[in-house]
Amino acid sequence: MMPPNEQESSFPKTPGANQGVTSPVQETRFSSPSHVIPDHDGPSHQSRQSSVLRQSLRPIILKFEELTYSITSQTGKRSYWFGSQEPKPNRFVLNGVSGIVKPGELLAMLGPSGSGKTTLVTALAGRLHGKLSGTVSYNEEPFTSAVKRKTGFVTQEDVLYPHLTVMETLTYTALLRLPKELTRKEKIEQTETVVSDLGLNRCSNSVIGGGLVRGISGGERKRVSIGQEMLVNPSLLLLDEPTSGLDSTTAARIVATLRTLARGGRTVVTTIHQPSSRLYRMFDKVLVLSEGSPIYSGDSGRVMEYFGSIGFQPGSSFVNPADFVLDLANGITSDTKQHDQVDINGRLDRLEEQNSVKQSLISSYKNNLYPPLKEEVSRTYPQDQTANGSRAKSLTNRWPTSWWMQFSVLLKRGLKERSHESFSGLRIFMVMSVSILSGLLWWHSRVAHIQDQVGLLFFFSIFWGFFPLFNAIFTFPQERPMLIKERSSGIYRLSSYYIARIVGDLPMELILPTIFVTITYWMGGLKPSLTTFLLTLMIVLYNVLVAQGVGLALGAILMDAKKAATFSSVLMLVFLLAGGYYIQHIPGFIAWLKYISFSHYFYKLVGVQYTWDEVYECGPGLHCSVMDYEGIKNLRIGYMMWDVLTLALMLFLYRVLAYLALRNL
Ligand SMILES: Nc1ncnc2c1ncn2[C@@H]1O[C@H](COP(=O)(O)OP(=O)(O)OP(=O)(O)O)[C@@H](O)[C@H]1O
Repeated sequence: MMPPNEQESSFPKTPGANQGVTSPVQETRFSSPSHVIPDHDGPSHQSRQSSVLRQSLRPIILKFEELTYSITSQTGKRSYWFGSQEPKPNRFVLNGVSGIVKPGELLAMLGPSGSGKTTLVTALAGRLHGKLSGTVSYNEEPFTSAVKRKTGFVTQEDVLYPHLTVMETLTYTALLRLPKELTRKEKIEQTETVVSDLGLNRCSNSVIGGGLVRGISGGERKRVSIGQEMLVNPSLLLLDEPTSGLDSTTAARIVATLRTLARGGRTVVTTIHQPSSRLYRMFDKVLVLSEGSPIYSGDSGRVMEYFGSIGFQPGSSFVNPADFVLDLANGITSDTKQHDQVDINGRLDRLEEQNSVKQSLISSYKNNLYPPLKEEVSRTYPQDQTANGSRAKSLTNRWPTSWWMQFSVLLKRGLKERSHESFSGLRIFMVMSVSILSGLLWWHSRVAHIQDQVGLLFFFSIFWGFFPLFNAIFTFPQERPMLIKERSSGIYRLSSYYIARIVGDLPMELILPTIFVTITYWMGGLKPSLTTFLLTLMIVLYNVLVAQGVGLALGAILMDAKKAATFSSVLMLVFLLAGGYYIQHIPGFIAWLKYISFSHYFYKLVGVQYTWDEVYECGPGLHCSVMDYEGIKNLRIGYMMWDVLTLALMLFLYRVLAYLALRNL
């Protein structure tokens, strides 16, 4: 077994650590732009860009101590009759995991599938919620917004917009995340560097794809996700399975890039599945997990020596250390393998034997590796020892870009991503066909047939109530993963995102109803006056915005498109029924419903169509004033200003509600 002191003293000798400390800037491609950034504007331009990026780097010492995370197992039995539940046992996903990673180091977390690697890296990225105990610190501080902005986190699942190209995706990220001291041109140059570093040149103009949209390959998607985090010059970079699905050459290239990033003074932690020995050699430190418990934590080059010292030798001398430790983490030793070969059906007690191997490895870790590690973790490291002392600065809690910059980039990105759906032929076809059909059905209706005309106006309110509402309820549930990913990285303010989203949706939300009203109004024979037409159009657009607000609020509160669709169908029906067209004499105890129905206020605005002197046929040879028509009289249309104000209040309140719901995401 390796003596504890040797473990401890091994840190400065770690090649990564040494190089990271002595020359953190020179080796990295980001911090050394002369290697990678095209020389467009001469050396002064380069050195400015380089210095801005260098200054934005803040060395981070990542420490985690005794991390334990448990989940409530789903095996608890439910009583059929009473629904009472037996107490569910807790299952440990992480069990006493500790470690320290310093700037300049690349730590790889290894372990079989389900051993807790993703959970651990998510906890280190400050994104694990639930029963997590133990401590994680970043330069002796907890996870703050400042740390969040200097942390890059590449998750196992790629969260990317499917209709943007690779170059667009990375450029928007650069514009949003790189410091405002860099010009737009410099940010784009940085994007080009990352594209070429990750070998994405060939597909840089291809769309990402996803779902039904065919786009770049899974490996390329993964590289785009890594690129997004690399771009921002993170001080702490955490990655979950960055090489899964990649060929060995690309995987080696990515790990080499990670190593280079680490050498530039960054702290890099990655989980990895089955690395080849070529990849394994690039890691400075490894942490091996077996069912959530650590069995090794330390220098990657000492793995074989350590396991040899506690009695576990590989079967042959040419074994990949990663394969060897993964076998051990599964409880499989060279002896077990030999037994397996002798008895092809496996031994009955094989599982027990594997469990006892795991237990023995866990207790060896606790006795031999944990004490020196604990001591190393509990030591305080002054910041100026962690990296180039002269420039070690505290983490600043600043947004990378201004509110307007965030707003304009998010607006452009949103318009680009959604242009296909906004101007989708299907949507336009639907609106056009309904408008022409309704125009034909109400072809040149007359005031004399008041019921028909009021019916047409009510149809406007139904169609332009339901349609925008149902479109809007999908907005935030669909955006949720992206919003969580980007907000967790502290890229932009929620307000800039929210306003950009609402403003971006406006053109299409307003163009379609304008086309609809223009066609149906004139075909349907409504009042042939330009002023009345424009007033009616404005009322419809107003209705659309309120209905959209209801949809946004429901989507944001429920965050589930299916639930929101069901709920809004019920709500919309109630609003329509209480609106005043179908039922003129609603019983008093439920009449209040109409006051919360936006359709009611919309419908009241039919008043703009008629004047007191207009008449309709109320019987054979009889003419009555339209204002005495039951469907209009009960509406009390004389208080239009109040109706406009009430709708304005609704328009505002529903949007505020949606915003508040998003804040709790
Ligand atoms: N929220 C959760 N609900 C249920 N099970 C969970 C939850 N989080 C983690 N687990 C369980 O914890 C264990 C560890 O999961 P984790 O994803 O961290 O493993 P992993 O080592 O990353 O696996 P893989 O390599 O397959 O991605 C798994 O058995 C997983 O099913």
